[in-house]
Amino acid sequence: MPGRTSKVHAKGRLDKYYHMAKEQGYRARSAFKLIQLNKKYNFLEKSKCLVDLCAAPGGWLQVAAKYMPKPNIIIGLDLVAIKPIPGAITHVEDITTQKCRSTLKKELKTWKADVFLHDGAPNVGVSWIQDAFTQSELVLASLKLATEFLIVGGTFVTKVFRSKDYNKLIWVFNQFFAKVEATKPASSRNVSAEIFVVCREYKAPKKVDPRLLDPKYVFKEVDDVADEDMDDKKKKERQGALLNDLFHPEKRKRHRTGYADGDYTLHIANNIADFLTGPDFLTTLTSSNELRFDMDDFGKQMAEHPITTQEIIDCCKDLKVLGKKDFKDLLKWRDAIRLDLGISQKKVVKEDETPEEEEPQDPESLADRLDAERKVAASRVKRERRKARERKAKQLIKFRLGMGTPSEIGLEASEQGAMGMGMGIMDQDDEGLFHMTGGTNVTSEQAKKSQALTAAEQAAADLMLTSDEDSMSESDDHEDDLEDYDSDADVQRKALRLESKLDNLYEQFCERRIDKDPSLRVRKQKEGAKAFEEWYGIEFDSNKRKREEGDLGADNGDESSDFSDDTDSEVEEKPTRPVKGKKRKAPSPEPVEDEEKEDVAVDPRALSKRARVFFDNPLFKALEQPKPKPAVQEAKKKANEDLFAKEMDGNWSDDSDLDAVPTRKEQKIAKKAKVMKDGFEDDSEDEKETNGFEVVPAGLDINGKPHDDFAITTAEAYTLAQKMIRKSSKRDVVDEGYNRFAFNDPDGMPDWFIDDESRHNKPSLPITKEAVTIILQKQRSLDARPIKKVAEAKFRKQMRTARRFEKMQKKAMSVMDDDGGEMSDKTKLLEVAKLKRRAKGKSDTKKTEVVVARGVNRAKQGRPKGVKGRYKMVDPRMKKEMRAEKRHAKATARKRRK
Ligand SMILES: C[S@@+](CC[C@H](N)C(=O)[O-])C[C@H]1O[C@@H](n2cnc3c(N)ncnc32)[C@H](O)[C@@H]1O
Repeated sequence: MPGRTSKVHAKGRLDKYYHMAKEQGYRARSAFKLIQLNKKYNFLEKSKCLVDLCAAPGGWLQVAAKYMPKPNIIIGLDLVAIKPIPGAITHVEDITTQKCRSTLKKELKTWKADVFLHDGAPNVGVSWIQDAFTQSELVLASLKLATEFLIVGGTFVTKVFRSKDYNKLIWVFNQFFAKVEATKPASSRNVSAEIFVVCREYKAPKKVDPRLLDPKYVFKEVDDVADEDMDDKKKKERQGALLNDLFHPEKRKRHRTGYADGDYTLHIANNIADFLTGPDFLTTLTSSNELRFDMDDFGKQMAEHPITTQEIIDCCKDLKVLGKKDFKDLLKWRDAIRLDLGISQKKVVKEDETPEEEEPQDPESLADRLDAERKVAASRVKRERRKARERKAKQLIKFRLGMGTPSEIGLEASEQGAMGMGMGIMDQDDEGLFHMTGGTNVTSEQAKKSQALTAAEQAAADLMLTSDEDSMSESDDHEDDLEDYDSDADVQRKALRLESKLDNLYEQFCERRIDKDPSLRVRKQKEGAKAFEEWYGIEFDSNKRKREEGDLGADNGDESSDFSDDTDSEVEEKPTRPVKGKKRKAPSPEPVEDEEKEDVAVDPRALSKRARVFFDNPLFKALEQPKPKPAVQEAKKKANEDLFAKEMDGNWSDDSDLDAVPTRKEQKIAKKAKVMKDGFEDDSEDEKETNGFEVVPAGLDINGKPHDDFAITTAEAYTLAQKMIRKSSKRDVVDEGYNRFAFNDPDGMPDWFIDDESRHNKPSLPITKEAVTIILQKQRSLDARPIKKVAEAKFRKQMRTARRFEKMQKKAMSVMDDDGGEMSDKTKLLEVAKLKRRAKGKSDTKKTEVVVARGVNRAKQGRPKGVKGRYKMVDPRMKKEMRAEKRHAKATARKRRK
């Protein structure tokens, strides 16, 4: 059954408790709720007799049978039959009936139960009789049984739902039990409103006030007053509420006075006459399950009345399934019948005399009209708000895409701009470019752009706020107007779409800025961005970017302000951005402009993603470094001249201007002060370059790649990691984590057993072929690498050789520069060749080969056969003696050392 499967999955039923229940043979996952409750309160181990109300399919009964000491009595009751459970007696009973009470009495005889359990929930939608009860009423019914059959000091465990009845129930429990505690076991789903109340130490009062167990009394609303005590206003209100119940069943509040005394368990059938002629026809309509035509002659007449259609008769048979239209038809039919019978006419005559006593002729049409008017007004306001939001967002989008003028963004921008350059934005920026130029040198274009951007970001923020506020206020305004939900959903969907559009634009904005700033990009690559890319591939580019942006934000406060502080404009940010290394100088407006122009000319975003990845290669970094341009130098010179002129004139506008551009000396002093304060030196790019060391940031290895603390080194881990990537398989992994290996209780076990278990009683994790191949490849590539010590030795050797060659070069130079002319050219060459040989580590002294004069060589004159280079002919005796001598010398030396 596909429908059933999807329902099961949609509710997330197949969670770990479901699997655990299956594994451990429990009939329902709810068994773990009782296990967990018992773990906390230990009531099962102490009890001999237990009654489980609403016990099907029997999960709790199984737990009780397992945990209770034997011999015991376990009785389970439910509306549906329970498959036999060893050690438990089960009956099909409705716990709200008298018959159930008798059955229980028969079973228990003179016994009293130690524990009463109740995990009932109304079987919604099964049949009208089961629907008639709410959870709270079931709870009260179970308590009623418990009070009768529970032993003094006994325990009552019940499930309740968090509703307005909750506190009332708790109050009632407190009347019967010394200890009442509400708890939610871990196995109870968080999405469920259920909560379990464990009531201990039953007081067993001699006399029980029946009202304490009467739902009509316990759940009585404070304003539920007897009909006869109601004034006209109250009556009308009540009629309104009843109408609301009829037309909005989804928001129905209970009006319990509609039920007959003590008859709350039954299917309520009323006479049609009550509805047609009774004073409280609305109550009759809302509280009845059926309106019967066969109760008296009047009813039978009405059934045959020409105005009565078959549809009306059918509607009256089951009022609980009727919709709004059916109720309207019923009310109209009632009016028509009343007119025909002359009942209404009489009242109309009365109406003219005393309009105050008027019976609402057509209350539902009045309510409809009011409803409709309210809806029209509300939707008009909503539409206007939505349009305004969309207009604003469109302007913002246009501006972001460079299609609009800043003035379009909002008047606020121009107003802010008009406030003057020396204020607002510039004041936020201590070492700002604007201060340096005294505010007057900033081009109006830049200023506009900066303010417009600020305004744009402000507008975005406003937009979000208003949409939030709106949605909140709307939801407040129309909390009770369910008809409006469609349009609300529309608005929310649109707001979400806009939000995601804005997010995209913001992402693009950040990307463009990263692309514009080569130093930022270079640094990011140093921080191991490349490693990520290699690992995740091109497809993950956008994710990677996001992550990097996040990382940057987290690592560097200045950086983060660059990206997260929306109020900073692009123009302002240039000077505040921490440009590392030599570029960290007080910037001037012109270079910024130049850079921007250049960016416009060659837009890196024009490249495809693949191309961008390619150009991210460090080889291209050098090309990307902006070179100082003559125009920039000109601008700097000009700025300096301005500064000088100002200084000479004593024309500084204020002190902050002086602070804005710290001199080199000031920077040094500030740095020293920082070092003294912090106790360590700032490891900025400046320092790195001047010291000649490259400081590898924490978290990166010597190659600039991030340390991999969570390296996947086994095929199991790889398979697991692969599963964790997908949401569906991830859930399976989590659920599979709870298996028979998860809860091995080692208490009371011998050490050898625990030891053995820990070694062998492990789940064997599945591994995929692919994972094994990958891990093998990884292992092979690791094996192929030289070990660290060998690499170091090789490096040392290379260094030594390099040093020797350096020395040799120096000596060779001095030999060749032999100005005294003592050496001939040939000698010089020989000398240099000797030096070269030495540098290569070859010794000059030639080896003399010892040749034994025996065999073909005996008494041979001249060079023996097969011998090249120096040689010495020796007789065999001599060679042996020489070796013996050496051995002897070695031995004596060893002895002496000892
Ligand atoms: C959540 S199940 C109980 C599960 C049970 N505790 C277990 O572990 O297997 C709720 C049960 O309440 C029963 N129920 C609902 N109304 C009832 C009533 N008036 N009398 C008896 N049982 C009722 C339903 O038939 C249903 O089987």
